[in-house]
Amino acid sequence: MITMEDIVREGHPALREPASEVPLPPSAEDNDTLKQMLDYLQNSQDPELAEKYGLRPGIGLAAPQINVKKRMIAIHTMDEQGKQHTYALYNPKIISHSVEKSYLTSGEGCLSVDRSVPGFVPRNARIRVKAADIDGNPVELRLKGLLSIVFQHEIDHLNGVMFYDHINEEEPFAQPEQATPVE
Ligand SMILES: O=C(O)C[C@@H](Cc1ccccc1)[C@H](O)SCc1ccccc1
Ligand code: NI
Repeated sequence: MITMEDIVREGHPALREPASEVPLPPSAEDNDTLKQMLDYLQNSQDPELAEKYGLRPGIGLAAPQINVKKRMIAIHTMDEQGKQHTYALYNPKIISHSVEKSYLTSGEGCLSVDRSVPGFVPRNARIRVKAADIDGNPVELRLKGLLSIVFQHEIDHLNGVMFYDHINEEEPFAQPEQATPVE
C-alpha cells in the first residue's frame, strides 16, 4: 500500500528528471504499481483510511512521485458536474490543445510539495490526450475544466515540471491571458 512515506518531496531528483516510456503490453510489475497509485488516491479520499494512515488527499498521482521514473499516471476525481472520473494510464501524451487557457482559482498544490505556493497556474483550457489504459489498450481523451488541469499537472510530473514553474513570479495572481477561471 502506498503511504506518504513513499511519496518523494521537492529536492528529490526524480521530480526533475523526464520519465521513460513504459513498454507495452505492461509488465505485471508496472501493472501492480499503477494499480497501487490509483489505490492511493481512492484511500486518500476515504476520511477513515486517510486518518488511519496519515494520507494527504490527492486527485492525481504520477509515478515519479513514488520514485518510479516511468510514464504512468493515476487520476481519481469528481468533475465540476459531480461526475466521478477514474483513470490509470501509461504513456499519456497531449496531442493537441486549445489556444484558450484556464486556471484553478484556488491555485494548485502537490503531494510532493509540503508548502503552500500561492498563485494562478496557467494551463491549456482543453486538451486531447492519447495514452494506453491499464491493459495496454489505446485510449484517446478530450478533456476540459478540472480534469484538463489535473491531467496537465500529472503529465508535467512525467517531464520534471512542477506546478509552480508556471506561476508568474512578479505577479502570481495576474489574470492569465485569454484564460477561463475554473472554480
Ligand atoms: O501532487 C499531485 O500530483 C497531486 C495533486 C494534483 C493536483 C492537480 C491539479 C491541481 C492541484 C493538484 C494533489 O491532488 S494536491 C491535493 C488536492 C486535492 C484535491 C483537490 C486539489 C488538490
Ligand atoms: Ni503534483
